[in-house]
Amino acid sequence: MAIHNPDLAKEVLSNKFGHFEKVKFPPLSRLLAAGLAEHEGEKWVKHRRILNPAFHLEKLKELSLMLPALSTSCEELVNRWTRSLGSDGTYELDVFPEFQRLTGDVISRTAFGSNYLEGARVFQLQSEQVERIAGAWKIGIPGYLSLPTKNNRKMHQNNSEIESILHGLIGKRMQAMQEGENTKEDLLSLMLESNMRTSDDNGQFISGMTIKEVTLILYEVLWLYSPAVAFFRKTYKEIKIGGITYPADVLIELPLLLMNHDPDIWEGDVHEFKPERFTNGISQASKNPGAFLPFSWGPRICIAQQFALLEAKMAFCMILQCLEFELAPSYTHAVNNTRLMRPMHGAQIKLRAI
Ligand code: HEM
Repeated sequence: MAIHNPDLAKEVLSNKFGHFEKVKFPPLSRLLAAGLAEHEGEKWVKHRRILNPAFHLEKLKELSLMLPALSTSCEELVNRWTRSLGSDGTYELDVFPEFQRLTGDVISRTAFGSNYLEGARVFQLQSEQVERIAGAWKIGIPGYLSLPTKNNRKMHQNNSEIESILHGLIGKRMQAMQEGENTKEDLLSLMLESNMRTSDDNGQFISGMTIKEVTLILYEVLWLYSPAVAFFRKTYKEIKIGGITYPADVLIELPLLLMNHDPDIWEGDVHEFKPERFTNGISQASKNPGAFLPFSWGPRICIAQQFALLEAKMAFCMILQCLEFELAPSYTHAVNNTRLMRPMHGAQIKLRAI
């Protein structure tokens, strides 16, 4: 059953009384180290409480390592691109894998601090897992992921390596904390500490663009090409939504992408890239003030939304300080929206030094 009214979608997403649960794909959970996003009930409450302090915006800004770590990763990217510029001052590249790499790099530095290289290996393996799973998923045969194919065996091997690196990292850090070392400079330490307890930038210019304009562009991208294409929930108990009573075990789809392109919900042209639609704030861009849901809504809203926006703003600003870009002639505009939105044929751009 698809529900595409934003108010009803938010009613589903904000229900705290156990009427809905996330839809589970057990073979996938076995291959992608299960985390907060998969947990339910008491286990979810406990884990969310442990993780929350690490993702507070104030904490993110406060951490002595966080902003320098973000900036180091972005600087490395800009330097690598700048070094690649040819004699004509231009360089053509696919930025999709570049940004995937940047994201893994930033999380490894901010989450694992001095154990950055081990963290980076985890994210490298996780991205490989996602690619392999997406490939196996396309085959669409029930139980296929459990067959001992070469790809499936490699996925199990990767998952074991990920779990073993993470257990090793946590063990080492716990020991350092117990020995009184000051380790409070990364997300992992904050989470472990939290676990122990519980057991305007407008007007600043970057290359002719204000940070406010950068923010409008990020909102527009999150809206027009929302990374989460849809949210899925299953009714756990009978529940009435929008005057209709649903029994238990009904699969509910909240088609975010469809909602974002509905002219009855949004102001202006719903298919064009027009960041200025957000000039007067998120609530003014839509006819329904609460329709902007790229990070979901309610108790299971993305825990890292501030972290992700901070990272994207910093990367965008640092790139724009040194380089300008345009779409490369080889770019073909097509999206692949199997579960997560991504460019189907890459995102080729042509860079130029400024
Ligand atoms: C632009 C970047 C991002 C977008 C658009 C995004 C979007 C989302 C959405 C839509 C959900 C809810 C899914 C659902 O309810 O079915 C979610 C959950 C989650 N996200 Fe993100 N996310 C982003 C970046 C990140 C990053 C960088 C991290 C980790 C560092 C992260 C960690 C999580 C976690 C742990 C959850 C599960 C929360 C829970 O169930 O309590 N996200 N994200």
